[in-house]
Amino acid sequence: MTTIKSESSKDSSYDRRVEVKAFDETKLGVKGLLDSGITKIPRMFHHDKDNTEITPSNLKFHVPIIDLKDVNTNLSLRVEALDKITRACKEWGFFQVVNHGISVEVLDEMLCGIRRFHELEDEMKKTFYSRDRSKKVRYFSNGSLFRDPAANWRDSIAFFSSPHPPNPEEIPAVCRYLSNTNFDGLTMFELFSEALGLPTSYLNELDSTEGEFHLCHYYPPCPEPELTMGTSKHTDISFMTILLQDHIGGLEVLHKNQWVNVHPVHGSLVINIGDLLQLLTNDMFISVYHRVLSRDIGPRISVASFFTSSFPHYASKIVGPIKELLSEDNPPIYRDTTIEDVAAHYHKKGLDGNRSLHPFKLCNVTATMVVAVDASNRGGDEGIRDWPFGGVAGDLEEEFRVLNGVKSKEAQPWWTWKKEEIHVSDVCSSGHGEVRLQGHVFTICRSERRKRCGDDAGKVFRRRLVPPPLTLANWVRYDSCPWKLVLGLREAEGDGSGGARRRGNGRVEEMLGRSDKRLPERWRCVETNKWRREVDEE
Ligand SMILES: O=C(O)CCC(=O)C(=O)O
Ligand SMILES: [Fe+2]
Repeated sequence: MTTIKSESSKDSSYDRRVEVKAFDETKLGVKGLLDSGITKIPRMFHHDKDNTEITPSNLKFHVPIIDLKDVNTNLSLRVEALDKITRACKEWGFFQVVNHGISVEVLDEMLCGIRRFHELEDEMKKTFYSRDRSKKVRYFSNGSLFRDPAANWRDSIAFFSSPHPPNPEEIPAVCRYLSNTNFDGLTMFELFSEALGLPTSYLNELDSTEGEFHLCHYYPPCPEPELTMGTSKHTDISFMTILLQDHIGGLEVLHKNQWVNVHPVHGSLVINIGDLLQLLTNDMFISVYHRVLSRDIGPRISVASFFTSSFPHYASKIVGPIKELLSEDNPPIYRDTTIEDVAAHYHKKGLDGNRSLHPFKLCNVTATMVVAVDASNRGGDEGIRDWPFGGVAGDLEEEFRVLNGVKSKEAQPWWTWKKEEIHVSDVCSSGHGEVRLQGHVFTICRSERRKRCGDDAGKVFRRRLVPPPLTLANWVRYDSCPWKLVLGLREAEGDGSGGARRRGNGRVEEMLGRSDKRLPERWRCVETNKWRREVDEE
């Protein structure tokens, strides 16, 4: 078996896949690494600096804490709680609840059970190790280990608990207790329904909300916490997540573009809105990014209960914006889809920090990016081999040439082309002009800066491929690479709904407005659904 290097290896022979595979084959997770006595963390756990950056916790903001005492028996307390829940779901997507009906002793015992499991003898624990998502009980380290740009300092054990729980004997004896303790999703969904102005039972009657799945995390203390993450930035795919965390801390939620600490409150539960509820509520309730910092203390234990179901009967159910919430002023933002499709996209992309609802948006906020890469200054095909996306997109190449008034024969062999989907609002909302793609950060250089980027490769590009009127092309510089890239945006087709289309165009124009360019008409009407399918199938 390959040994996992604990030194950060900077050599070019480093093969991440080999390291990840060797780690996975130990079946002992991050705790196993720590038990082996390492003092430096393996390179596969190293995150980009901007992921791990700790901003001083913003004291201005506090995640709302909502008291649920007597909400089922006292109307004025219910109204008060509902008002707070509505605001929290719309503004934070996260809140904590106290007096929720589960005793502190029960919660503490859940946390102890998870700790006992992760601290079982190696041989016993290994028998539960699996990456097979269909298993009702399994232990693993990093759900999308082979796909994520960097691994997290965390191990987990997962259980399905509803609608088809495992037989008790399938659950490790040390934490069997957990299987009998389901969080009260019904009450929360009732409160959410009322907060949305819907009949109390509305969300519970959508049987798609019925499934419950526990992910129980163990975050060992980390010898180099500044290099890695406990859980990287993500949103949850669920309708709702109920989270129990211990006293160690480290959970942060992104609020008004700042990371805010979710302070542990003994006996409380953290509630957060997941992507599927954001979709159902047509963005009235928001599913927000959160992350867990890695610490040199611990272990930290948490139990995340996701209300959603991947069982075929539920997974194939259609989900879409709730019709009762829609109006002329609030047209649907998402198309109808299935839980299965949303889940497939979520799992395919892994914990890459990108939002998982983008492909399901109706309005034209998803754009296809055409990237032209000039590898000429690298000599030979060296550059193309290293190109992070690989491959050539022939039809786009032709399209791009047409747009640029370049005849096919003028194309140079050192140009390679690739399409990627990006979300226009990511570009709009990013004050720093950065686009994040597959873990790489691209800096947008607007036209003024283009001159400053000028070197030989840039000149070739301008002469051959950017005659006017390709004014909307944004220059992009891949930070640590000498290649020059050009980014062009084409809107994805909506469903034809006027409101959606207006909103989409507004966003693109807003972005283009930043460099005083207008979107050429032909870029609005190109048929991109075909590309969308290709991108999805890749
Ligand atoms: O461990 C935590 O506090 C958060 C875990 C989490 O966000 C998740 O499992 O989705
Ligand atoms: Fe989460």
